[in-house]
Amino acid sequence: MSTPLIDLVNVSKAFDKNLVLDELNLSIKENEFMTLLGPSGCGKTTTLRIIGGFEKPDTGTVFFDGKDITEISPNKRSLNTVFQKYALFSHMNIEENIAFGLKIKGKSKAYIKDKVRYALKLVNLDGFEKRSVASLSGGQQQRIAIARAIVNEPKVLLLDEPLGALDLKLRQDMQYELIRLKNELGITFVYVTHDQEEALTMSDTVVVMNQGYIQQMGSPEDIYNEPENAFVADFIGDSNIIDSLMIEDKLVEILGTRFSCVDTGFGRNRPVDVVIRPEDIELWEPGKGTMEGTVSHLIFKGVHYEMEVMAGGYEWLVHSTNCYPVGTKVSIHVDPFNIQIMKKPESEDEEAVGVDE
Ligand SMILES: Nc1ncnc2c1ncn2[C@@H]1O[C@H](COP(=O)(O)OP(=O)(O)OP(=O)(O)O)[C@@H](O)[C@H]1O
Repeated sequence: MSTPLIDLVNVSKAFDKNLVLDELNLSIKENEFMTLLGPSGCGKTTTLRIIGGFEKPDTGTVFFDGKDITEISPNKRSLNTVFQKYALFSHMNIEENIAFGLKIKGKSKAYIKDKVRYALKLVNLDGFEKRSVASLSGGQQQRIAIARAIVNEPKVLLLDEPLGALDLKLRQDMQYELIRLKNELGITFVYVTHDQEEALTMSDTVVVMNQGYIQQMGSPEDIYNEPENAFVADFIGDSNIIDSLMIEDKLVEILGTRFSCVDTGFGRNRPVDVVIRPEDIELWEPGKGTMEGTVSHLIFKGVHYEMEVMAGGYEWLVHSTNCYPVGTKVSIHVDPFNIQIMKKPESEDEEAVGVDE
């Protein structure tokens, strides 16, 4: 196996006795688009700041290209960071903003001019050299912040919620731009967000964090289709997460012979979480599915309808392109292959119970 470009080994960090990262291990490959995803306060930014050198771990080691850089200052690391707040210098024009780092490094005027033009082209703002910061929109300012970072030709770009301040449409446009940019530059991106859709759209690898621990790490498809625990299932997309004991008899019916643990009393001896995505629930005519129910809520979401169906003592979240008005009698059907069964966590390193062949 090749050496990872960045390697965090047993990294712990506490602020005022509040343990934020607990023996975190994380390897980032060269040219990878890795996203740290998790709820507010889970330790994403702290991890990024430790990689960038803005924060020192209490214990543990940070390796870059196999070398220990734990004690190396941020400006001596081959990394650049883009923050949510663009932090552009308002008294400088765009060219001066982008050139700032290169001037400090003592690069020649011709070199700087060339690099600034190249960086502006990459972020689709050719010819913006003489514009003032105040004349740019939020999205344009963020692109300048990115240009200012990439002009230094870092091996790694660290991005801390860079699109967080933009409106939805602009954010989506910028997501595609960032993917294009990363592919053109051929460098490593480490991206922090609490927006699961953003993480799934952009990343090669998503790291789902909670309370300083990595809950799951994998491709967007793995994280979405094979969540390892109820936290991940709940955080990534909408889910029905049901305690097996609530629907024990129905569970056997739905799963049939596929999940023999239930038949052998696994559900009774050791409760499990049953996770079903709302788009995997089909609504059939009454009497034809597994559980009879009634539509209790209906919202139009643009591409689909979101419904809640009261059935078997549980309110099921269902997505469908068909509209079933409130009060409609329906029968729920779920393909057993779309059901995830997970042990309830006993400790941090609990695993999913595999029901896949
Ligand atoms: N410099 C600091 N001093 C004290 N506490 C801090 C400091 N930096 C972070 N923390 C605390 O550490 C915890 C993790 O913060 P961190 O910023 O890493 O989380 P996050 O996952 O990035 O959250 P958010 O999405 O809200 O930025 C939080 O409880 C935060 O208050």
